[in-house]
Amino acid sequence: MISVEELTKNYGPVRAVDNASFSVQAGETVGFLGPNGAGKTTTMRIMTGLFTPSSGDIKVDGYSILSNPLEVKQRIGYLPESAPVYLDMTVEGYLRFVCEIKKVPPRQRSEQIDKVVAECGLESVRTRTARKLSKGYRQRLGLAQALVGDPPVIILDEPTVGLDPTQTFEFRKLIQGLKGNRTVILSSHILPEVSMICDRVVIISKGKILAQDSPEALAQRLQSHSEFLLTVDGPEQEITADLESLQGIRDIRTVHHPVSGGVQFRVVADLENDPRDRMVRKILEKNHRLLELSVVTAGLEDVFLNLVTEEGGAV
Ligand SMILES: Nc1ncnc2c1ncn2[C@@H]1O[C@H](COP(=O)(O)OP(=O)(O)OP(=O)(O)O)[C@@H](O)[C@H]1O
Repeated sequence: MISVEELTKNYGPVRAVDNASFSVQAGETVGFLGPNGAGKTTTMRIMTGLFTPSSGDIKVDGYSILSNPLEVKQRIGYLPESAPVYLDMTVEGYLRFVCEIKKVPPRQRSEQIDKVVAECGLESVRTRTARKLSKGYRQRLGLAQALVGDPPVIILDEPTVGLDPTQTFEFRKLIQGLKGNRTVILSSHILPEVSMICDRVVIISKGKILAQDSPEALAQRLQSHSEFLLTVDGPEQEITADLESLQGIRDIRTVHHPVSGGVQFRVVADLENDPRDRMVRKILEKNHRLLELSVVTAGLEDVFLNLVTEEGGAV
């Protein structure tokens, strides 16, 4: 549905986007993740036709932003970083205005407004002026204007910035509700947000695309070792020595002594040499009781930090 092709954008001497390529399938929700100044907003503004690229292209539904900008714009609903809301208009009046500028046929306007009002949970504030809305509701109104005209692609630039925790929770639920027949790109520097909402993540730093995959696959792919938690009812030093004797074990540390008994160990092992069955056998051989064995998985946070702090860490 969206294909970003060798995109570069320079602002004078500053290269904000550097030969970036990635694609988004129809119906996907993709998180565009990167630290401040990474080039997210610039990429999104080019996608929506607000800026022109220095080189490269973006295609939406097969249409090029360079040669068919109107076709592209008709297919995109955009919520910029600060919601483009006229404060003196009522919710309904503003949405009617958006219908006009998006050229929704007059006979379909009331139905369109009802639809986006319901989808964004704005029924209770329909006749209120935007100035009197909370930040959370203003953001909902911003989302509603992006949905007017039923565009197949929705682009959201840092949509939860500035919202309080309850508003953020509610707004994320709304975004999750968009999934399915729409293609959604949302930029964020908040890792849990992206792993919670998105099917796939595109990581950008200093204008370059560093990785793109599902949150789980990225975490797995970039893991350099495996890690386990073992709780065993038995003597701490003997068990440590026994586990250390196994091939592929890099490090063993006692984590704590749980009140329920036993000792909890954190075991780090080579990724390609799964030690689980050998650890279990060793413990049972010595007639100790194995109380628990679990895998510690690396979160997206580790992956992200590894990538953006390592120069040239593309995968
Ligand atoms: N209009 C502009 N003129 C000059 N430089 C700009 C302009 N807009 C952005 N930049 C620079 O381009 C780089 C990328 O900025 P951009 O806003 O695209 O990043 P971002 O990932 O969206 O960051 P943020 O989350 O802070 O908005 C930054 O170095 C920024 O300072």
